[in-house]
Amino acid sequence: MFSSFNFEDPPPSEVPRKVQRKDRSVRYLRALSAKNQERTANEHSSVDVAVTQASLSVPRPGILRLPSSDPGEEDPQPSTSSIPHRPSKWATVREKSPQIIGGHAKEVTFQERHHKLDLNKSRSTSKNRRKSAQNGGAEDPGQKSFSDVVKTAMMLRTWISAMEHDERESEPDRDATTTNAEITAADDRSILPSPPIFQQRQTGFTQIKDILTDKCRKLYYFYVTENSTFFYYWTAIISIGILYNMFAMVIFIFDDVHFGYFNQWLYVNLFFDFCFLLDCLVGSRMTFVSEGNEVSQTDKMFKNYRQSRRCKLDLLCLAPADFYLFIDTKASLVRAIRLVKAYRLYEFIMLTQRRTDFPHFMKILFLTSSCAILFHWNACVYFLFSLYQGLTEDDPNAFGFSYYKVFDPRFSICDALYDQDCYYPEDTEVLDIRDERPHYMEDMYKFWDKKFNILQIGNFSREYSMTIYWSSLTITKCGQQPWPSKSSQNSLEIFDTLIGVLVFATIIGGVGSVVTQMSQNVNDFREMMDGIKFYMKYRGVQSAIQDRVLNCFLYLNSHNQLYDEEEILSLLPPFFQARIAANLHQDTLSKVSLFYKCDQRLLQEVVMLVKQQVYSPNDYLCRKNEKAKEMFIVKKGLLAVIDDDTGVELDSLKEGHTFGELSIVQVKGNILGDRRSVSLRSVGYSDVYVLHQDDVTRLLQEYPEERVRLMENARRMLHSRGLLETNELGEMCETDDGLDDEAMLEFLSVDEQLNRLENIIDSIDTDLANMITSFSYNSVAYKKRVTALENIFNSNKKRIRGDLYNGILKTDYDDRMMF
Ligand SMILES: Nc1ncnc2c1ncn2[C@@H]1O[C@@H]2COP(=O)(O)O[C@H]2[C@H]1O
Repeated sequence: MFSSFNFEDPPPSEVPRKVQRKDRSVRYLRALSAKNQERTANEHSSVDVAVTQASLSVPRPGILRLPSSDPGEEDPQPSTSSIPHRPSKWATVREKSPQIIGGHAKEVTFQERHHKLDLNKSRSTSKNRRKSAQNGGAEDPGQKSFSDVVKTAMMLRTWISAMEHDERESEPDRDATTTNAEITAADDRSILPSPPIFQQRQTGFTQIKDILTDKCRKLYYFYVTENSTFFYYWTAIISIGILYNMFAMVIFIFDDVHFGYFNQWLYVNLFFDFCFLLDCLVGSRMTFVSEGNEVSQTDKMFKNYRQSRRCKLDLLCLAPADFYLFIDTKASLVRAIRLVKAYRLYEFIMLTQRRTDFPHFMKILFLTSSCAILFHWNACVYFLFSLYQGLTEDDPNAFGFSYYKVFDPRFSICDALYDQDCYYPEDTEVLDIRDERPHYMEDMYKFWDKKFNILQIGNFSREYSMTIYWSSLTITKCGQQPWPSKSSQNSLEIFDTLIGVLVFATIIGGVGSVVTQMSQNVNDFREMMDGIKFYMKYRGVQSAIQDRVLNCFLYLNSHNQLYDEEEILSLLPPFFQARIAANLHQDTLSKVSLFYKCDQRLLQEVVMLVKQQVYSPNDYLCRKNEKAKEMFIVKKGLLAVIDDDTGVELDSLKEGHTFGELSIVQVKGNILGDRRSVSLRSVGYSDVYVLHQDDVTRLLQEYPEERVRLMENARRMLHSRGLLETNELGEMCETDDGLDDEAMLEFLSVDEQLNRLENIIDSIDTDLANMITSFSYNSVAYKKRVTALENIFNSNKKRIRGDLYNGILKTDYDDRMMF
């Protein structure tokens, strides 16, 4: 009989929360298994079932307990789960297949490699059972055939699959802090089945259904963060929609455009309106920060959006103003309502500036775009005004638009290079445009007659080119326009001038500041260079050295290395400084043998101590026998290892190489002492990261255990290179970290030093106490002895005196006076 199911838990750290939630069915099974075990224990059912351990394919890795063929065999891992569960399909299954409940358990893993073994085992178990039956053993009433158990197992497998599938579909409450990526990863892990033992054949329909369900679930819980790439590109699409509206809604005042493209305009409008509608959805799924946490819960995001100003603007933007176009098709300006979404354009500009590597270029692009839109709107306003005033056909001096002012372009057909007739004898004197222009034009016509082709352009081109020309000249206050002669014309001119002054001043100011910023670096560099040049000249530095200094300076500037990296990094919170430093150096440093098996926390702090240095061609990083105080990591460039004694180049060090690592710790017994073994020279310009011994020493005070490990590593490295003093047997000498007491103190932190002092004082205290105790003990003992002697003396005083007088007792001096 099946007694229990037990799915082994994966280690907690590896179990995603979602998976745990999803495993309700499994937990339920565990609970059941616990119950069943209890029941089994009570009933002591000895019903045995032919074991088949094959073919239970559960859609997650785990261990399933199947009935043991051996009733006496103990369950190695009794189920202990007591998680509450809902009575569900399992109960039904249990009722339907009572023969499999109860009995002793046997553990099998659901791995294919066990499959064969288990089958063999089951076969042998069946044989045994048959044998025992032949031997007269009464067959258990609950015993079923092999095929029965397989069928039951199949049924269970299908049931478990269904349960998991249901759970996935119903998607329990989601954690607010779970991100999209996490969901996907967790889902993938939880959905991925363990290698199936029974090949489950899914129909195409089921597969499509599964995929669709998964997609729908992801869509339902979809959310965006302000800094995500998706949000950026989506904002770009919305911004295009806004720009399109800004441009198109005014251009439809031109008849040619209106009659030619009205329907297309409506379709494009519909498309962008749909985008704006979707943007409301995106807005309602935007995460926000509350009490320092990023909230990504669907209902909270929606509530936040509903209460925001963004929502109001979005809804206002969607006002169906376009319906008015059914009444008046010329009222294209009704779409001005869509401009309330201009805040999204601003967001796009901000996001772009945050992301771009060319901030100055982007600034200028945005400014010129604003100029273009301003000119465009102004041109349309001017044309509307002209329409309102009435278009003139032949008045060149009219304030408003006149077709007379714009000719179709004419192209000469004669060869201007060789044909003398192709030159119109231009009058170099300044013409009085009002009086002489008609004659001048007449002359020109005569001269060019039959010498040109006319390019016929449409009305719209003539209208737009003339109006945009007027607009740009007026806004930039260049003038050269027919002057206004009516109050309305004056008003337009004044209005335009005001706009021009304000907006154009802003734009020009913006461009100015961009240009200033762009040239600031150059100016700073020039200033520095001049200062250095002046100093070297003033102090009379050799010209060769001057050249080297200036070349190095130019190199640093061209490689953007004149910035003080520490100063830039100091603007960041320490956490990010550490992350950046770790990103730059941790990989390299973790490969250094000296840091072998070192605590990662120490390494994380060590990377923060790394500093950058640049060396010019032929500069020495270190010379042989000089005191070694730092280790190096080559970031860029090539270094030559030179033996100064012979002048031979021994080796070269390239990008990523580390050297001199033993200089950052002082090892007792180092044959070289703290001296460099070779010289290192920079071949060209080299960027090198440096780690100073003092910094590391200070840091190691906080990590006494790591210090010991570092010392051990260093000793081993020195030993392998034959640079460590050894005993007669060639073994490393035992050492107390390679340091005498005084040197040792240097490595200790203040706390450690205090502890050390405390210990010393304690031991002195103990010694003193011992001495006092022994002194008191001895003094009592001596007192007793003296008293005993006195007593002896007193009792024998007469005899002693007699002996003294008789000369029997002799002393060195005369003690007779004592008596
Ligand atoms: N032949 C060599 N090839 C490459 N590197 C070397 C060679 N000899 C020494 N070094 C490294 O160059 C470093 C120079 O300073 P150190 O003697 O402190 O430690 C030395 C080694 O790390």
